[in-house]
Amino acid sequence: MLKTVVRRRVLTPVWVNGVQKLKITSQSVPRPPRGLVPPVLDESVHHVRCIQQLRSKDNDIEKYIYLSQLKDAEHRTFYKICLDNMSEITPIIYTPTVGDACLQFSHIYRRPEGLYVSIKDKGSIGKVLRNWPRIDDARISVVTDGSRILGLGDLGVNGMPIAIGKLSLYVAGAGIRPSSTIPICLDLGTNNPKFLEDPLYLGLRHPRVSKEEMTEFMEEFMHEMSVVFPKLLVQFEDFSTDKAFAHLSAFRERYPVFNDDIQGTGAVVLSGFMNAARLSSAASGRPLSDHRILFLGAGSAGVGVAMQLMSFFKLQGLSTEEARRRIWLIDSQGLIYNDRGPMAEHKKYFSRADYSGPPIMSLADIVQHVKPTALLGLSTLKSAFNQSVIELMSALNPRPIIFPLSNPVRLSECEYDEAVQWSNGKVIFASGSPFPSQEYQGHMLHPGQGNNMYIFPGLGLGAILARVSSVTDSMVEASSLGLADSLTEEEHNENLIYPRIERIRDISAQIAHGVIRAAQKAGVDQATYLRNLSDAALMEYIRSKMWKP
Ligand SMILES: O=C([O-])CC(=O)C(=O)O
Ligand SMILES: [Mg+2]
Repeated sequence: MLKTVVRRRVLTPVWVNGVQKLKITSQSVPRPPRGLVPPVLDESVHHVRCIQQLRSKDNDIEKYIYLSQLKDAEHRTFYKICLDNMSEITPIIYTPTVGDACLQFSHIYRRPEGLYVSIKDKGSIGKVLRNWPRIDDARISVVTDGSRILGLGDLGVNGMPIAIGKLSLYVAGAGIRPSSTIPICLDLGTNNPKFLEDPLYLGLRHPRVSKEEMTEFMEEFMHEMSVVFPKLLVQFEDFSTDKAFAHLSAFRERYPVFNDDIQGTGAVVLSGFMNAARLSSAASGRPLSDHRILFLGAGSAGVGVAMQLMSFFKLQGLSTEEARRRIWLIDSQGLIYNDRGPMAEHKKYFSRADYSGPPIMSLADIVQHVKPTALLGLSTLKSAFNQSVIELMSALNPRPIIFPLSNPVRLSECEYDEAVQWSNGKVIFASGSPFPSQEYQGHMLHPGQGNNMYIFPGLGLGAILARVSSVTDSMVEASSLGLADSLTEEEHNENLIYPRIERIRDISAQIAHGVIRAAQKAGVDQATYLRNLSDAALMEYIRSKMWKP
């Protein structure tokens, strides 16, 4: 009789001194009944076959569709090739290509994936949630209402791929079981006229509902989520700024929830900034506490990052007030300062009291006024960091920190090759979406990718394993410190500010470790049996919980 389980040789790519090599390992795999697969179907060869099929597609959206179908048909193969080819595949299943997938979602749609909850379900949301087929397994949900997808604006239910993409990274990057994830798109209407007129649009064909109706809906939704899925962590994603702040503050004390754009982006930038500031201060001789950070963009991500960067200064011994004064924000009306007149609530905290002249509008003029050491972009204003701005930053700083963080690539405030040229190779750079490395005067220079994808898998894993009742600021800060500390000596020697994404599982484990400890300190952990584990035992526990494709 045919054995139903056999051991197979598997080729696994590993990184040795920065070079990818193949390691031969062996693994138990179920064997299908004889005759139902081709005579020679070796798994590791099949992975190579899939990668070849992927590479044969000549545009990225075709690649996205291919990978979606592969995930549906053979999810182990999909996750295996994701993990083995992270830097090639993340730009397809995630930013930037996922942005195009969202824009075209109603046209490229093939099969249902995830859960749709619409305003029509108000009053019976629990019933809809109970239709989910894997209720007991549910551990993590990414929830969007599509109101601000990446930098692309209101995409309504076409925002679903962002929730799907983030959860694929939870599985690949942190080893969350695929069956434990629920992508959720809330359909509260859309104000995007193009979609309202598109006959193929998959969502409700009316404008967004009123604020009151939305608030009632969200109250019911979050309550029912906690009843139907008692072990679920919720990640809010790509809600427009006002909603992002409102929902986070309404629910964060009551349910285990965090906002990826405010807190995840904040944590990833804090982490990269800590490493960038060390490099920059080493060149200028100025103390770390002297950094001055100028933000272009004061939406949920901009203010979220600014809040998180206060920790950087506090870690250097500054008071909260001193830390606040190291940060300047710019919105569409220029530098934000008190005497400018009324402004949105979330901008007030960083509004400057030390300037009272006429509005300063141009970025170059603001740079002259502030004299920042770091310029961060969360504005979705393509090319806002132009040649004169970067030359000015380079004149002010031997190694200027320039982080154009807007997504996707085509909304980036500047491109890496430009920043390298205009700063004569001196720039310390991180962007939200990926850019290729550059050769400059015989040296290879590498951009950082300051994307929340480094943070949320590990933050989520730690929160899930500790069974937290809420996600505290200290847990978010711990995720950031865990990431900053995760660089290997080799990565430091290459002047990287973020680790290589290929090491995402190690990075996520390290982040989860810090997050669990922070949760324990805050007393929000319900898995109290983890408290007694030594650091090494806790690390082993985390690794043992990671699902492997
Ligand atoms: O999804 C990404 O690439 C990062 C992010 O959260 C956003 O831009 O909204
Ligand atoms: Mg986002």
